[in-house]
Amino acid sequence: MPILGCIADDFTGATDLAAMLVAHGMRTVQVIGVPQGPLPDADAVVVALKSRTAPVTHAVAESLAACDALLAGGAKQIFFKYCSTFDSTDEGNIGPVADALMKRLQAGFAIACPAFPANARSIYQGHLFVGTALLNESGMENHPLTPMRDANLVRVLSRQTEAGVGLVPFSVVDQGESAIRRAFNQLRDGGRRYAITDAVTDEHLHAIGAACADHALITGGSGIAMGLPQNFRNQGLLPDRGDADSLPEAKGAMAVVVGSCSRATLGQIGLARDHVPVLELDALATPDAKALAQQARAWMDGKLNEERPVVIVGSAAPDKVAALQQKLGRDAAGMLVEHTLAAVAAELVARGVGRLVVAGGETSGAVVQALGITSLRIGPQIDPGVPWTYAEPAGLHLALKSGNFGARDFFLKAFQP
Ligand SMILES: Nc1ncnc2c1ncn2[C@@H]1O[C@H](COP(=O)(O)OP(=O)(O)O)[C@@H](O)[C@H]1O
Ligand SMILES: O=C(O)[C@@H](O)C(=O)COP(=O)(O)O
Repeated sequence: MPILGCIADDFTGATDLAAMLVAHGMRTVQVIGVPQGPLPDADAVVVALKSRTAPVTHAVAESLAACDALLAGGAKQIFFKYCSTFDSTDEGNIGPVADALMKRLQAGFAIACPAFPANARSIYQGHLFVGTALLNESGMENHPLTPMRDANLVRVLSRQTEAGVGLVPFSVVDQGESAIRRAFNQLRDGGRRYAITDAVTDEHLHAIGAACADHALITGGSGIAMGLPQNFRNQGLLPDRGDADSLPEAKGAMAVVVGSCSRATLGQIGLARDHVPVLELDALATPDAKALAQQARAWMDGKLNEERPVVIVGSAAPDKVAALQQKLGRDAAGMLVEHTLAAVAAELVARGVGRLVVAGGETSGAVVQALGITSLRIGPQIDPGVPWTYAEPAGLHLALKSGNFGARDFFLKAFQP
């Protein structure tokens, strides 16, 4: 019976969170979509939704259904996982989903903390930084679906909810758990329902996590999850676990499918070009998913093997993305590339690919759905936030890489023994 029930707004985010929980001693299973039957046997269950950019009403309904399934399965605390770069629009979906979960859980108050220092996301005075850059100067201002043009999270979340949003600043967080708890109480007494919590180190995240032990709802990135398992151990709900990340032996040909247009991913494609076969599809020249998938099929002939990966890319630089969006509209442009890459992934697996990396959250959602995957067992991490997983029923080793994550050599490193 799971102790912690998690709802993730995209598939890469779900594996990121699951990897964090596994690394801190919770047996964790990621399920795709709202669970219909009994929950898997695990300490934590992460329900992966594709709700980050869905219409608000759809995102809220799916998240509530996931919450109900997790509560019915015994979860004692609910975690709403969104992106460490707070990916959303002014219409949502972070605020509306958090509001709905808060109401369903009668929580009254919750933190909002996307900080993830291991991946260089920190929050200071309510402002989100990616490395040394403010969020709105980090490349995220060019995200194809959720451009982030304001780094002040109090302001960003306030535009998405009627509820009051406050700040627990660095000076308080740095004092530790008791000071943080007091700040929560003051904000709650002052009528605030959310607290953006500053955090620049893992120690801050552990302290915030400890201060949230009795919260019905936690919202944030995977970083904040690092402090939660200890709460359950303190409560006698979680035994000490040994190795929680073993997977069956990996075999089959290797491939990478890329739909993320983030700076990090564009850099990873650049490095891969010098080492392995890379196909860059041009969605602007051929705005037709079937024709693009056909180009990929023809290209992959004779190239798939177990020695090195092939890389098939739908992504493009910001000017080309903008041109395609102008031509088709933002959502249709995204769907075109997602449909193409989902078909490409299905073809790769049909041709014997047994180790597949997918880059991009929305892209991963499309691929996982096309492959009919229902659950992922979480294995060892390749880089922070990106584990190998074993996908069932496909029996495939799959890594879902957040666009922003991974070192420059990620597409090579992932396949090194
Ligand atoms: N060449 C392109 N033109 C327009 N949109 C694109 C292009 N390549 C990819 N996209 C879309 O951009 C979005 C990237 O989002 P996602 O896969 O979540 O990546 P990230 O993890 O970087 O957020 C997807 O919807 C994808 O289909
Ligand atoms: O929190 C994060 O940064 C990731 O877990 C995440 O949500 C990834 O989203 P994408 O960048 O869309 O892959």
